[in-house]
Amino acid sequence: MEHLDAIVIGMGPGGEVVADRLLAAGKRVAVVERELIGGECGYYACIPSKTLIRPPEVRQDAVEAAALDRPGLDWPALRAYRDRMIRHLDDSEQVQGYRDRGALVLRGEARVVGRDPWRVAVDGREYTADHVVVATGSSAVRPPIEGLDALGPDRVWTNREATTLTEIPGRALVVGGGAVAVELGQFLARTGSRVTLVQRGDRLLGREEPRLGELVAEQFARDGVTVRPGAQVESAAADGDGVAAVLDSGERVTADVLVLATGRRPRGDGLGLDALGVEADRGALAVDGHCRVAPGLWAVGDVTGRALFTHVAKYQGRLAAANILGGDRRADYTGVPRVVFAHPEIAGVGLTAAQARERGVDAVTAEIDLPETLARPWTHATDPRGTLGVVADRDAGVLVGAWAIGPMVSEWINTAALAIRARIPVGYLIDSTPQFPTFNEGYVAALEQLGL
Ligand SMILES: Cc1cc2nc3c(=O)[nH]c(=O)nc-3n(C[C@H](O)[C@H](O)[C@H](O)COP(=O)(O)OP(=O)(O)OC[C@H]3O[C@@H](n4cnc5c(N)ncnc54)[C@H](O)[C@@H]3O)c2cc1C
Ligand SMILES: NC(=O)c1ccc[n+]([C@@H]2O[C@H](COP(=O)([O-])OP(=O)(O)OC[C@H]3O[C@@H](n4cnc5c(N)ncnc54)[C@H](O)[C@@H]3O)[C@@H](O)[C@H]2O)c1
Repeated sequence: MEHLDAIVIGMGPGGEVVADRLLAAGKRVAVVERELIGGECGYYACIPSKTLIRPPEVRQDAVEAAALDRPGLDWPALRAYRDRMIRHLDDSEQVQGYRDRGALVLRGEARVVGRDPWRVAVDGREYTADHVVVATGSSAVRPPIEGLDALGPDRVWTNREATTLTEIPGRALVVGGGAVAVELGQFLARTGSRVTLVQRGDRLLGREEPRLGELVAEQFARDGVTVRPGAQVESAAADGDGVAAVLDSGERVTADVLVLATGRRPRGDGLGLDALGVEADRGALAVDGHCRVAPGLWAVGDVTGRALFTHVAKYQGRLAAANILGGDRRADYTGVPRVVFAHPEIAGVGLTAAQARERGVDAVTAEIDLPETLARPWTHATDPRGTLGVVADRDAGVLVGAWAIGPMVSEWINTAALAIRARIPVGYLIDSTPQFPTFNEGYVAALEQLGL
């Protein structure tokens, strides 16, 4: 039986970072992947969705900038570029790349079949290792909608069918109100689909500051998306080539496709770990601050159930690799930005005001309208919109949360992320000199309003 320094199970962004670092340190590493090296992110999530969103975004920017006409959208050309970005669902170059760097590349479903030492079975063969890293990601949740399972993937899409779509559906019923629903719902609406979004909670992006949900709903109204908050789909059935859904209110909605955007379930069960004394909690493997599950067993990425983002998977990957190599790095999630790549972009970081108060923080908040306060929105667009909110700890004099909707927020939210993580005093932030004219100038204006 072959013995390795480490076996990495699942080669999405989290697994890749661990494997890359251990290989660079000269370790003997096996990587196991049952589908495609690059994971959900590379083929069915972040990369295709951001690639698809970009042309409608540029088109809208052109419409909103002075003196430009509305550019046309060539769907077959966009589809072809998306296919190139997802490597035509072919990872042979990635497989070869890992082999060239000395990795043992195992294609297939891994199961953990023993411990002391850890033993992993793939395709009928077993391997032992000093360290096993579980990086198996998450799957789309299928809510209990009557009749759903009788409908095939041509009528019911998860993120997989949605991000690899070949035609824009005439009508789409999007179920959910999180990042996936907002990004995909707006993309479909802006490429010509008539979109109805059914959301269980009372507002979009329910984990963010409530005000942000209101502003997103206003944007969706401008995009012509029909939003049904506080509603659920009870049943779905075939209707011609499409689907007819009945909501709990009794309303009937027909569409060409029903798009599930109802959350993700970590893939920590089904690996055989429960038989070895390691239980998953609703699919999630609990990790300590070092990303360790048990001695010699590590987990990174969505499977940990902690902030399901690629940047978190990569961060945990860097930590786990450092710790396997003898380091002592502990995770700190206080400044993790949460970006929704809608147009305009949406972001939150740190705590909402309510979360801060629940933790006993004397929270003080401010909100600024970006066009009322700054020059940059007006050099960017003729009828600009955008809002920045900040949440500070009055006693400590530091920022504990921030949220924004506006152009390029995905970039400038990092100013707040760093300030929150490093507990940079608000007075120091106010004394900084963000360049003119930028959206970053908004922080000085918002923080001054706190009156700390
Ligand atoms: C539509 C959509 C858009 C998104 N956009 C963004 C974004 O813009 N930015 C962002 O930060 N996050 C985004 N996310 C979230 C992001 O995709 C995940 O957080 C990220 O993919 C997690 O990486 P991971 O390495 O944990 O797992 P994954 O990317 O899920 O990879 C896990 C891999 O493990 C493999 N695997 C599973 N079980 C086994 C097994 N038993 N044996 C062998 N292999 C196995 C799988 O085949 C897969 O390749 C998006 C998600 C969705 C659904
Ligand atoms: N830009 C990004 O970084 C990005 C983009 C997409 C996804 N992601 C990540 O992927 C993960 C999954 O995203 P998501 O949007 O699928 O999940 P989510 O958990 O963020 O949101 C799920 C939404 O679906 C709603 N919902 C659940 N069941 C429902 C039902 N039966 N009927 C109606 N509504 C229902 C919930 O109320 C919630 O609004 C998230 O953790 C997210 O952070 C990140």
